[in-house]
Amino acid sequence: MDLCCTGKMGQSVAEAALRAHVELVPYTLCGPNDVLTRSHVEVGGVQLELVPPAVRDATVADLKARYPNLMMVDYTLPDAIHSMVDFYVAHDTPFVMGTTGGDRARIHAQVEAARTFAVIAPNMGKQIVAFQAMMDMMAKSFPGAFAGYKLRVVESHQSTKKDTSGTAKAVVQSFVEMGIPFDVSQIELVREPKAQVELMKVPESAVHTGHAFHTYQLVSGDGSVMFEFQHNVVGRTTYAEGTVDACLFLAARIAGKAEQRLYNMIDVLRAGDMR
Ligand SMILES: NC(=O)C1=CN([C@@H]2O[C@H](COP(=O)(O)OP(=O)(O)OC[C@H]3O[C@@H](n4cnc5c(N)ncnc54)[C@H](OP(=O)(O)O)[C@@H]3O)[C@@H](O)[C@H]2O)C=CC1
Ligand SMILES: O=C(O)C1=N[C@H](C(=O)O)C[C@H](O)C1
Repeated sequence: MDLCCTGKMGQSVAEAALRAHVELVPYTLCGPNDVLTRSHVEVGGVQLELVPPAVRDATVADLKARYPNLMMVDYTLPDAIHSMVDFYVAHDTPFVMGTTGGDRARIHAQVEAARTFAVIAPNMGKQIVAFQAMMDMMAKSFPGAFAGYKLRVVESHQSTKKDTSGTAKAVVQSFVEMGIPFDVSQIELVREPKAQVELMKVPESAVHTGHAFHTYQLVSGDGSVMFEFQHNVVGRTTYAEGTVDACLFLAARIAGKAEQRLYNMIDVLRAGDMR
């Protein structure tokens, strides 16, 4: 497995891969400025050589020859997502992508058309994936069940996160199908540390290091009925463990020459492949 290991999720997935005894290829893609200050990152005692965008095409061609089962894991940034997908597709490299943002429909269409093996999902945490699947099933079984209700969505993340939560956007889609008119631009973003601690009850230790506190509140038109769904995650471990599950799932599909090439995390969960 090769990763984009310079960021918070990349590091965490690399640690989870080592815990699961998955072989880490000793290279990691990085952003253009990273190599100005260092040449390697270390994960669990393993030195990974940084590969900046300027040399990534030549490097991946070499790595594919040396590691025929190479799979790449992408936790870059919304600004980079389309160029990263172009890269995996151009090299026909199987990939697991947790990065949020971009034009998701365009990405799915591109990967489907190229027939590159991939798992792409805005959330890799097992129980959150199950929650997403449950909301999706509810929407499919009972479309319009919440017609007349008002929806409020609030999500808090570390202040370095610039985009709106991809998970929240995906969940909102199910509520829209249940009859609530709502645009993702109405999702309320909390990025100020003071509000995170005082209003969202985020532990101070997780304000900067990484957290994802989501609340979805649905209130009936006359205000007499209220539903609230909440998932609050401190740290990165749940996503990192799920990412390793996705890699093992994808490796099995490749080995079995599966006809389906593009998957999401609900597929991984349904297959019973989340630990
Ligand atoms: N699916 C899921 O379960 C989860 C998804 N995420 C998503 O993952 C993404 C990353 O999150 P997080 O790790 O917290 O962010 P970080 O900012 O910590 O890490 C992003 C890393 O990507 C690097 N990078 C940027 N551009 C490129 C490029 N072209 N090639 C290679 N590397 C690049 C950055 O390098 P530099 O600093 O040099 O720019 C940085 O090290 C976000 O979209 C987030 O929403 C996060 C958690 C869970
Ligand atoms: O950036 C994060 O931290 C997270 N990003 C994903 C998202 O945008 O939904 C998943 C989780 O919320 C953590």
